[in-house]
Amino acid sequence: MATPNHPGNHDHQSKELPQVLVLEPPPIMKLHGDRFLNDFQLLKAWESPLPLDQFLSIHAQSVKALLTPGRYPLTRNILQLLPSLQLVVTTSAGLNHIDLPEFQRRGIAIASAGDVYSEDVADMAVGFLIDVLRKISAADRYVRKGLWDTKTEFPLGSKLCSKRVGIVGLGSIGQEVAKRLQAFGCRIMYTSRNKKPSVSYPYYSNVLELAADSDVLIICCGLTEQTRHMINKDVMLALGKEGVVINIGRGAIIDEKELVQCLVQRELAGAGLDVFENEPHVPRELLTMDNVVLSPHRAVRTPESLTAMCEHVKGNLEAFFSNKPLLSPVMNI
Ligand SMILES: O=CC(=O)O
Repeated sequence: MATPNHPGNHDHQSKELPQVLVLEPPPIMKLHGDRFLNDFQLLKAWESPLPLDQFLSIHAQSVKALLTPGRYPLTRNILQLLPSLQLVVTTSAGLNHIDLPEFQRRGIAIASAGDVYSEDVADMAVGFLIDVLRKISAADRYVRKGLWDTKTEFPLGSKLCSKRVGIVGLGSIGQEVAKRLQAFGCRIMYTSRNKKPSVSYPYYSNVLELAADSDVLIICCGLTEQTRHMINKDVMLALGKEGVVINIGRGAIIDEKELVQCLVQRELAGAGLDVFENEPHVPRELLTMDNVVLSPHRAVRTPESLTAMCEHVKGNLEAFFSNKPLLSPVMNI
């Protein structure tokens, strides 16, 4: 039987389904295709031979919902072409690709990844930290290069238990990181927009003071105008020469030039980085540092998290089109 969105559909059948505009396929579609959205009529901008503005103008009056991956910039210009838009479902936890003030002005709702990725991202943050401290990636390179059998001694790593870990942003991801590292015997403290009444970890309103009292900073917050370059040279110097920075948030939360400088000048002991200021560009200096662990913005992605995200996206769209509360509305835009 022909299914909606597949060749062989009858037009009248597709038109009865709620329309969802997709400007660029999110990673979940790359893994799972789009059959999980069979109850919707997907308007796939990237498959159209028309320029984007022409494609959008055809659907401008009817499109109420848009599905988008994290990296696609949803600017005021795009929104102007979509006067009927009421909902954006983004498959990302981060929202820095969205012009939030314009969404607020227009009253467009946003459904985000919510906490679907939080456990996987937290696992990755802990993985980075253990790797940097115990030099796992560096040890792997040492063995593969055949250096074990030589006079080049592999350096000692450093203990995780009892490290003072400063978490920057105690949202869903930050709380998963805290839970894991507490089990490893670390001392957790945090900074966040507001003190969280539900946790007993020491709260710092000031990131500089948090850094001064921490051995490790783990960046778990979103990128906003307030957090851009929040981790600057002063913060890194406060963290100190034995300090480690882990970033699973967004690259631009750290001043990357200053990070590189601190690492080159040994003002920091190491870093674990999943995200960069200008992806996929990675500063050349980092590529040769054994005390730095790198990954290509993959912390959120596991087959399990992407499968869960399919259900989550579907759930948010179904809720919207049946006038029910969204599963993961973004509040306080
Ligand atoms: O980085 C990935 C995301 O924000 O989901």
